[in-house]
Amino acid sequence: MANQTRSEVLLVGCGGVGALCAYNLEVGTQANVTAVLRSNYDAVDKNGFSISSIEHGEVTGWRPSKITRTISGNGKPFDFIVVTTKNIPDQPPAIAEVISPAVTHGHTIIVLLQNGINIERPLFKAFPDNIVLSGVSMISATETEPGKVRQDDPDILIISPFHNPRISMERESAAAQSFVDLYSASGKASCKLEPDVGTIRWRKLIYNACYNSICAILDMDTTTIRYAKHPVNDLVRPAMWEIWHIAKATGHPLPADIVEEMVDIDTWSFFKPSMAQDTSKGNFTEYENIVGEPLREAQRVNVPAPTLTVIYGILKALQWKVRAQNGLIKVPLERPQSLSLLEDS
Ligand SMILES: NC(=O)C1=CN([C@@H]2O[C@H](COP(=O)(O)OP(=O)(O)OC[C@H]3O[C@@H](n4cnc5c(N)ncnc54)[C@H](OP(=O)(O)O)[C@@H]3O)[C@@H](O)[C@H]2O)C=CC1
Ligand SMILES: CC(C)(CO)C(=O)C(=O)O
Repeated sequence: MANQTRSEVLLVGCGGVGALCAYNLEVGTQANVTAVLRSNYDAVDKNGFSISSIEHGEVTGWRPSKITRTISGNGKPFDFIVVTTKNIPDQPPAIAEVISPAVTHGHTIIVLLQNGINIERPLFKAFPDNIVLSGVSMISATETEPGKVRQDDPDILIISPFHNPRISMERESAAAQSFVDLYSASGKASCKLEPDVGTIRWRKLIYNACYNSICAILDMDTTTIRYAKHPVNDLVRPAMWEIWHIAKATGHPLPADIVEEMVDIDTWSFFKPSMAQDTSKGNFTEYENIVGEPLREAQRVNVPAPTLTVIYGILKALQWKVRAQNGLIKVPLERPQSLSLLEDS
């Protein structure tokens, strides 16, 4: 296909998922990808990406059409902005603020290829006339060192529109289909359109709210935790059932066998879920969208979630610790005059 007919894609967040997404889009030859890099910019600028993928094989020295450190407008407007950063609403800057300079109002389609629920809400608020799509991925991707990315599971991506009442469902579905076509053009990944975004996201949450968070807290991978068995029996499975009940009570019933399916869904490749990769690296985690939002939904519909409540409390404390380690919170050396232990800091 001639270059001028390609879609212009801005990809923000070129870690594990982002690098593989950028590569897959460019292999399909229907997209020009401008990739926004941060900590891995120098490594990729010098040597390109090295990708070890079960679908694309061993790739070395690969660079997207364009790499940049900063986000700005394009000569031509961006048709799609694909967001593959971690989604951390409790830690600025907000995603809407980050992508804002590159969004053409009413034109650019924003694809949130991220885990968690209710992630579309700030985007609807910031860009009321732009279509926002959901991307739910199973891929098991890891950036092992700057610019080096490994893919352990097949790239399965489910695209759905997040329905914005200001925009017609027909336009949203057409936009979703156009992204599916773009992503499928490589002939490698499996990408499909599923209209029911709620069910898709709650289904994925059964895995993420439980394996991601418990592996992060325990600093374990999903293979070792299964060998150990009791963390799965005592923590993962009960937490999964809690998500299942919250999903049902909020109008997203899932089949009962989904829990056992999720308990043993990925290959036994000693993969650390993305949240556990973050705690290992001393990074902030996506605990608010992956555990906090489902818990707030549980409170709204009066469903008990004792396991998730404890998991949330631990993850919140770990986030506080990362803030303190990064100097964002100053811990006084002496006991302050007044310190209420009932108020959050
Ligand atoms: N890993 C996986 O297998 C899967 C992950 N997901 C989800 O996909 C999303 C991405 O995960 P993953 O690829 O693992 O994450 P990574 O941490 O590997 O990559 C995130 C990338 O985003 C970059 N980034 C963060 N903020 C900005 C910013 N403001 N501007 C530019 N770049 C930025 C980071 O840069 P820096 O290094 O500087 O922080 C990093 O390169 C998450 O929501 C995750 O939950 C979903 C399915 C599977
Ligand atoms: C399901 C899994 C493990 C990868 O596909 C994931 O979503 C994550 O690591 O966050």
